[in-house]
Amino acid sequence: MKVIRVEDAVGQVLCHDMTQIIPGKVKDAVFRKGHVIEEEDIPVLLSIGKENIYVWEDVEGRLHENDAATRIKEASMGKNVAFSEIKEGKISFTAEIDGLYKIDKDLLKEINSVDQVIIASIHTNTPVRKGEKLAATRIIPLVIDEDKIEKVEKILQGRDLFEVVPYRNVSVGIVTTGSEIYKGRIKDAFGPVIKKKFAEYVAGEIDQVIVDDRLEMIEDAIKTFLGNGKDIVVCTGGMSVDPDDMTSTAIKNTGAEIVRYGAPSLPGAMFLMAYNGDREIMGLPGCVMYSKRTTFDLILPRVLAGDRITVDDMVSVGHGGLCLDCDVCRFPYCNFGK
Ligand SMILES: Nc1nc2c(c(=O)[nH]1)N[C@H]1C(S)=C(S)[C@@H](COP(=O)(O)OP(=O)(O)OC[C@H]3O[C@@H](n4cnc5c(N)ncnc54)[C@H](O)[C@@H]3O)O[C@H]1N2
Ligand code: MOO
Repeated sequence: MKVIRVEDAVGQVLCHDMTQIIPGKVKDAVFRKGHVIEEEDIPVLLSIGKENIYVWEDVEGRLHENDAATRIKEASMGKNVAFSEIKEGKISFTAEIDGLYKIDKDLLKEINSVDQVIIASIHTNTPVRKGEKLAATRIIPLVIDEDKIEKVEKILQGRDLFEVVPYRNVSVGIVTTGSEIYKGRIKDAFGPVIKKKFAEYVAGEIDQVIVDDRLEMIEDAIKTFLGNGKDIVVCTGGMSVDPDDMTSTAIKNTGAEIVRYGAPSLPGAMFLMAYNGDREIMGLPGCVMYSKRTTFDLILPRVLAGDRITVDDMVSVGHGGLCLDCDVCRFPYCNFGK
């Protein structure tokens, strides 16, 4: 690559996009890579601060930023991810479907540790919609040693860096506990909230029964849903410390495998995660009905994407597990659960 003065550049071919920034108005390439410079371009180039420009000379073992970014893109692409055209040396990745975005954080760090290579991403396990931004890559200099890109390709060989996992079709049973609802003292407000939360991700059949605060009644209702082939059973209320709070014991009494009762995220600390074989049983405390977002919102998209929730998953939500209850909730685009 050779440097020449702009005034001497007529007839030369630009070897990278050239960006004009006018704050609040424009940030775009005024000239694209490959453009042949004409006399009238000279004042424009000077106005964006270019007195000298690079002219491309092919050198063995060195790659142009566009070729390097393209190779990183090819090595890192996972399922259900789309990519943009190259602009100013950058390739962006977007979701091809609604689903759960997953990126291997360790791999990402390994790639970003290769000098002059960057991939920036949103958090792993973020629920995303078709077309939403996921990540972007570029290299830092205009040309890079090819061996750095080969190193990235070697790190990624046979492994997906990121993907969007589709949600599964599920049938759901809601067991709503509470003598006040069972005896008709108040109207159920939990069922509609849970149905709305599922509907954010999947369409599907959701049944509900309302039971009294009695151990056997709750246990039987869970077992009936399981017997009827429900994929997921969600129990609402009765999850904290009152003598009438029976739900966690009733779930245990069904013989379910309890992953964890209690999560380091607020609201939703009294959340319970359990399994009957590969079917989920979740205990939801009263705050899930009342608060904008809770532990349930962190776990639900993962369950729907087919993740088997582990103790490690549950205890890891503590870092970022405090919802700030913002006036305008932007979940999942916030710190909650990250
Ligand atoms: N001393 C303590 N008090 C509380 C604790 C604690 O650890 N120590 N935990 C708190 C947390 S955290 C939560 S969350 C709440 C609620 O826990 P529960 O799951 O036991 O909720 P309930 O007692 O069943 O109900 C609370 C409230 O919500 C109303 N409710 C419940 N279900 C329905 C429904 N289906 N439709 C309409 N309304 C419903 C219920 O009538 C109560 O008013 O406990 C904290 N307290
Ligand atoms: O911790 Mo409760 O289950 O947050 O409101």
